[in-house]
Amino acid sequence: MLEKLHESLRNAPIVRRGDYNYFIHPISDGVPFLEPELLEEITDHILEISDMDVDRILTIEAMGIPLATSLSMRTGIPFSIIRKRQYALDGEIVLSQKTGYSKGELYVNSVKKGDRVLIVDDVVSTGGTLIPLLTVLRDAGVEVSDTVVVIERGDGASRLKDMGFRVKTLVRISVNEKGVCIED
Ligand SMILES: O=P(O)(O)OC[C@H]1O[C@H](OP(=O)(O)OP(=O)(O)O)[C@H](O)[C@@H]1O
Ligand code: HPA
Repeated sequence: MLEKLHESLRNAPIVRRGDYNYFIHPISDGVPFLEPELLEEITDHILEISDMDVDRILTIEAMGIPLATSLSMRTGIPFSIIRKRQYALDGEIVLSQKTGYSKGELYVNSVKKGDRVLIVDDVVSTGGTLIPLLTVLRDAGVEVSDTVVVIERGDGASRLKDMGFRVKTLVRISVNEKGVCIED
């Protein structure tokens, strides 16, 4: 199960981003290239474990986009991209994101109180993206059916769980300067 994902993670190169050992992988970076068979394996798995009874799929620029596109095409459910650029449309929700190597603002459009959404993203690491996102959505009265993330590293997912946010991940890894280890 998830053989292509596991194999490709074992071969992922590492680069330093400040103090952070950053793995480079087709799903999290789109480089060197993303094979459709890998995207299909992941899409099938997400569809098996997720509650897709939603109005919309929400994903985060940039590397949630291939995942959301694939899920949308398989289910017919529209998707909306949480952007790093402001549109200033009515109802736009702003939040601050901080990862292990970057920080900035994110802008959520097209959700309102009572909407039901599935959230999908490529990686959860520190939780500095999903914690503020799930908090603002909860405060806005948006119902999240599931939050599904392909690759889990670090303590972000357990911090989310401690805060009462449920997150499903497909694989848990650890990363050091030599490479990636699959944890489960
Ligand atoms: O748990 P965290 O520490 O917040 O890390 C996870 C976030 O980091 C990456 O986003 P990034 O902002 O690098 O955008 P990208 O998709 O353009 O690479 C990834 O896509 C997640 O959204
Ligand atoms: O190490 C990483 N690699 C790719 N994307 C990421 N998003 C958070 N951490 C990482």
